[in-house]
Amino acid sequence: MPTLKDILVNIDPSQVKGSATIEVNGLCIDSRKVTAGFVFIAIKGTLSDGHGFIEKAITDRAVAIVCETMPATLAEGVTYIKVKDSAAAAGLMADAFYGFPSSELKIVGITGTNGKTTTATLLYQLFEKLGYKCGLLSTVQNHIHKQVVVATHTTPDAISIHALLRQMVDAGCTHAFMEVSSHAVHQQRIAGIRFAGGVFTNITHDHLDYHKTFDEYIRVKKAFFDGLSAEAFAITNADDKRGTVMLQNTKAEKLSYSLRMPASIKGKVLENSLTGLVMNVDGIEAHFSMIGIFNAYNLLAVYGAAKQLGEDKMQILEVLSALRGAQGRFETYMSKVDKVLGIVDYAHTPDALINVLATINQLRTNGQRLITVVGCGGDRDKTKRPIMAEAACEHSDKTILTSDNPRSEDPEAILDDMESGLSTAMKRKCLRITDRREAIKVACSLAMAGDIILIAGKGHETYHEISGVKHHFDDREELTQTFETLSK
Ligand SMILES: CC(=O)N[C@H]1[C@@H](OP(=O)(O)OP(=O)(O)OC[C@H]2O[C@@H](n3ccc(=O)[nH]c3=O)[C@H](O)[C@@H]2O)O[C@H](CO)[C@@H](O)[C@@H]1O[C@H](C)C(=O)N[C@@H](C)C(=O)N[C@H](CCC(=O)O)C(=O)O
Ligand SMILES: Nc1ncnc2c1ncn2[C@@H]1O[C@H](COP(=O)(O)OP(=O)(O)OP(=O)(O)O)[C@@H](O)[C@H]1O
Ligand SMILES: N[C@H](CCC[C@H](N)C(=O)O)C(=O)O
Ligand SMILES: [Mg+2]
Repeated sequence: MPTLKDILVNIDPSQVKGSATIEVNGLCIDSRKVTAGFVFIAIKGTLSDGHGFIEKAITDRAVAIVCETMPATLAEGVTYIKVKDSAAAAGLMADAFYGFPSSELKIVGITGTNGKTTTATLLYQLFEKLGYKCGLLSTVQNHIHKQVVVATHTTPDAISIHALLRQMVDAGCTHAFMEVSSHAVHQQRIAGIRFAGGVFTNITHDHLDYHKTFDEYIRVKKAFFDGLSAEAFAITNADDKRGTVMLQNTKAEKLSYSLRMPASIKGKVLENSLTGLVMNVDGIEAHFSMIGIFNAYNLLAVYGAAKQLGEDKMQILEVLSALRGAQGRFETYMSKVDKVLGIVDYAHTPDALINVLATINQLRTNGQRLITVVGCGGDRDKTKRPIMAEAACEHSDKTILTSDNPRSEDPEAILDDMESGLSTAMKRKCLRITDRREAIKVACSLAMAGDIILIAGKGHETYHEISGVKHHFDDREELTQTFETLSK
């Protein structure tokens, strides 16, 4: 086991009280998980302050405490380390505790409002198919090569990240692809990770409940690129208004991708249909199974990162061509008899929803009607509710407003917020069905032969959280079961 001194190697404490030569069994930012021989790192959070749990951690036999403020009374036999920023210290100490795993991996971080999971998953699938053992940290699931590890966050906490990276190295992985959420950047969950590269997808309206203003949200996303080293690469979306700003202060090698502007990786969409894309990428024409213009962007980002990691152009495109991306992102199902096309998509932001609706509208034929089922999450950014309802109504023939993880909120209040975005005319082509299962059933029964149903917001999720309780619920199961029942 490492000693405290070993894991403080990259930390510059302002004060140390007690022995630094004690052995350490583990690190912890949550007092509820402390066991004998652990170091407890007290972090000021959004709900509470970890400094208030120091005594509890010591009762549970923590041997050392890392804190920003020294407690008034110090316990006998416990080492106290005062640092300026304990959240950053958690990452740097975890890096050392787990033997600096990120220096043995090529890690690419993907940030942006939409497309992180898709881009990270495509990179993971691509590099696995190219013969590498890879890791993946994503909203849907984490992977240590083939082994699936349940994901609780888009980007896990700093200690879990370094522990997972260590498992990847031990499993023989050479690459890791990870989503970097804005929460993670702000809370320093990515401290201590040596990134080989960073990718920016786009930035639009989301998470303003947390970041308060759009400028602050931009600043936080940009901080990820500001932190990359001169050895890393940074790839941005030149077609996004904030694409250039993101890389403004990075030391990393700057690259860009675009469908419209001059860029280091240039793409041109030649065909765009419900069966996929034909695109000229970097001078080579290729077919892709991924659907929609937003996926053309994700594919360019993946291509750019893979090329930058040293892979052959033709090989990248050959493999990428057949990949389907992440679960619950534009997943399509066809009903047997009436050939109704059901699409399950994780669009849960205004931009994502507008993109998915635009994609379907571009690709559907005249006779095909579009029925959209959509809700908005509880305990999340309220300002997106009326915008999403309006977008759904504007771009669909029929919209069913429903619930999507009301969490601790009243589902009816969320639906009222959504409805407040609708004009009287819009309300006429809109139904409000609080029960999501019922809403999907009604959408299926309203659909006529050849119509399209979009079920937005939950994608891969396998639960529905109501009053803080998670019930099993899967849009894909609901859709396919209703299709089955209706075909009998
Ligand atoms: C708002 C938010 O991001 N919260 C995250 C944050 O918790 P917090 O700051 O609220 O923590 P806190 O409850 O105030 O406690 C402060 C400290 O005291 C500790 N504590 C607390 C209680 C106790 O009894 N003992 C104890 O030691 C806590 O472990 C923490 O270290 O730090 C925790 C540890 O890393 C996270 O688990 C937690 O995620 C919560 C559960 C969450 O829902 N986060 C979401 C919003 C999130 O992170 N989403 C992003 C993006 C999603 C996307 O893709 O769009 C993600 O990366 O998943
Ligand atoms: N590049 C893109 N631009 C805009 N919308 C996209 C893009 N890629 C995917 N989407 C849409 O956004 C939804 C979410 O995509 P994805 O899960 O890849 O993003 P994410 O950034 O990981 O989201 P989250 O922050 O919730 O984890 C998809 O279901 C799709 O509707
Ligand atoms: N990572 C996002 C997912 C939202 C998905 C949607 N189904 C919801 O519950 O709002 C969040 O936790 O804010
Ligand atoms: Mg994600």
